[in-house]
Amino acid sequence: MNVKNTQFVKFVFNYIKPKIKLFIISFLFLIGLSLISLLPPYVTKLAFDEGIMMKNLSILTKYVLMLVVIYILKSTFNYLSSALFTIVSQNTLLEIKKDLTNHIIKLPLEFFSNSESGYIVSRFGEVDSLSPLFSMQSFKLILSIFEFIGAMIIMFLMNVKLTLILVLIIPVFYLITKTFENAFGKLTSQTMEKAATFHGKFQQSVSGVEEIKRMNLEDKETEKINKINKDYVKSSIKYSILLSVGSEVIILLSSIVSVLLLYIGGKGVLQESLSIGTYMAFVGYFGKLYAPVINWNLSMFTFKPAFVALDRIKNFFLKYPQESETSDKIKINEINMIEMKNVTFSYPDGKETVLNNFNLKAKRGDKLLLKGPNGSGKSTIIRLILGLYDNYDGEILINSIDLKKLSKRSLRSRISIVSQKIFLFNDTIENNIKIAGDVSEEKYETALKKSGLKQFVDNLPLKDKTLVGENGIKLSGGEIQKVAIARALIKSDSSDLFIFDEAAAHLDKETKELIKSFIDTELCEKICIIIDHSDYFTDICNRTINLMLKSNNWSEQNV
Ligand SMILES: Nc1ncnc2c1ncn2[C@@H]1O[C@H](COP(=O)(O)OP(=O)(O)OP(=O)(O)O)[C@@H](O)[C@H]1O
Repeated sequence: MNVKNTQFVKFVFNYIKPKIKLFIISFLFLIGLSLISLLPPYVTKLAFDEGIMMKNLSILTKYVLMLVVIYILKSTFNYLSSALFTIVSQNTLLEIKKDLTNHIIKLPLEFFSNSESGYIVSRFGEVDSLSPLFSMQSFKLILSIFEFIGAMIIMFLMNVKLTLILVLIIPVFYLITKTFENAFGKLTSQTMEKAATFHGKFQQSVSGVEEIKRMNLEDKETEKINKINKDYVKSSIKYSILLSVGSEVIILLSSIVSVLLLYIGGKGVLQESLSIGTYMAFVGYFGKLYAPVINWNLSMFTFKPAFVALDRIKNFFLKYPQESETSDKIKINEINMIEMKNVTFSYPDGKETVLNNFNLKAKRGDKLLLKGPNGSGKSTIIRLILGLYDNYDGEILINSIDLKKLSKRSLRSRISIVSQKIFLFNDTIENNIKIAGDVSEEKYETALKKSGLKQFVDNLPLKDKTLVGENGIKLSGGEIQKVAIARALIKSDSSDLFIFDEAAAHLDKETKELIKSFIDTELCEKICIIIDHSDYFTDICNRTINLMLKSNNWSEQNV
């Protein structure tokens, strides 16, 4: 077994391990099934040779009854192992899906910046292609080797010459079908990747359909999608053609061998070197002899996509490691001070340095206003404080502890942020506000009032049970911003650092005033970082940091 196969087995075994008892029971039923399956051809031979040919009705009846019992047992074992395997396999897939969801959600932001959401969803969907691997069929395949050996022994015992002829043809089968396997594997992987790319593009266009319409880009966008789809379809066609050619070649080969058996066996019966019963038994065992070879090769058509998917899923776990949240990370219960010392940063795929030797220090009670033209790095500073990127030079300290040594989750749990890029789930206004978990009604009502949402919500027929649509499409820009502010306010008691990233951009004068007095009065003990292009918040901030477009330029003013 090569390294890759060992990894495969390890990966699969880890998931089967918790259900090992059930798995062993299903496997035992399957072994029973395999042993029982070896009996019918031989009992049929006896029924023919000792019953029919000897004109002995009582012996014929005995073997017929034996066959009935064997078939009843066979069906029972088949049902039991299939039911148990379904339970094991479906639960295994569920566990893989759980781990994958957990893994994807915890991937660094960098991964999401570089991958389309449809692509990620499509990669997730590949888990369903794994089902053949955990199905009864795959284990039947393993057991078919034993059936193969058992059938060969019985056949040799019955007729050496005929068995030898049939066995010698097996390598021809193997070689021909093996030829298809490599081409099929490559094509499967290609087709899956193309499907994921297509879904990524399609989902992106659906999400941006409003912009596409506004810019009159429907035709261009359709053309782009169709081009990617055409590529995907081309690959699917090649895949289907190879699939049907491969299956047909295998079916044709086995038909030719069965005709050969008819000829050689029939000749033996005519020359009286073979009994009809033995010939009948050979017809029965022929399947057992060739089925493993045929099935092992045919299985590539069902298992290859599953193996490719397994490989892709395994690689997905390895290629995109999660943000490390190991037990050695320091957990914090509060944020008293944040400090950035000579921080130089550029995005992993960006050429430009966004921040160069940047410094910032804020302690409890500080209100910092971050100003600067578009693209000067204001939001980047926030992302770095949140620990979303680790690849910076210099130091970021939280309570004088290196941010890289901190548990990001404990850090983020102390931060409330109203971002300029707000994401609303297609859910009610209430659930979008209470996204972090259940809160008291009193706190929720206060958040509604202080964010300026109360009046708007009260005027809606369904009040706060109104659905906001995908990414808040049914709300105005200002209303979305108010939902985000309410979200942050709900977390206010458990947060020490408040970040308002152009939070007031879409707000009317009245609501802006509400937020400003809230920051000034109720957040006076907290650290606040406010990003704003206007001078609106200047009077409640004790410091202003001006960033310039050329990253090495920035200045700080104390009020
Ligand atoms: N994920 C990313 N990958 C690569 N480059 C990025 C990424 N996000 C931002 N940038 C680049 O980093 C620079 C700073 O971006 P940032 O969002 O911090 O600016 P900003 O000052 O907040 O701008 P704005 O006022 O427009 O919000 C920009 O040149 C931007 O193109």
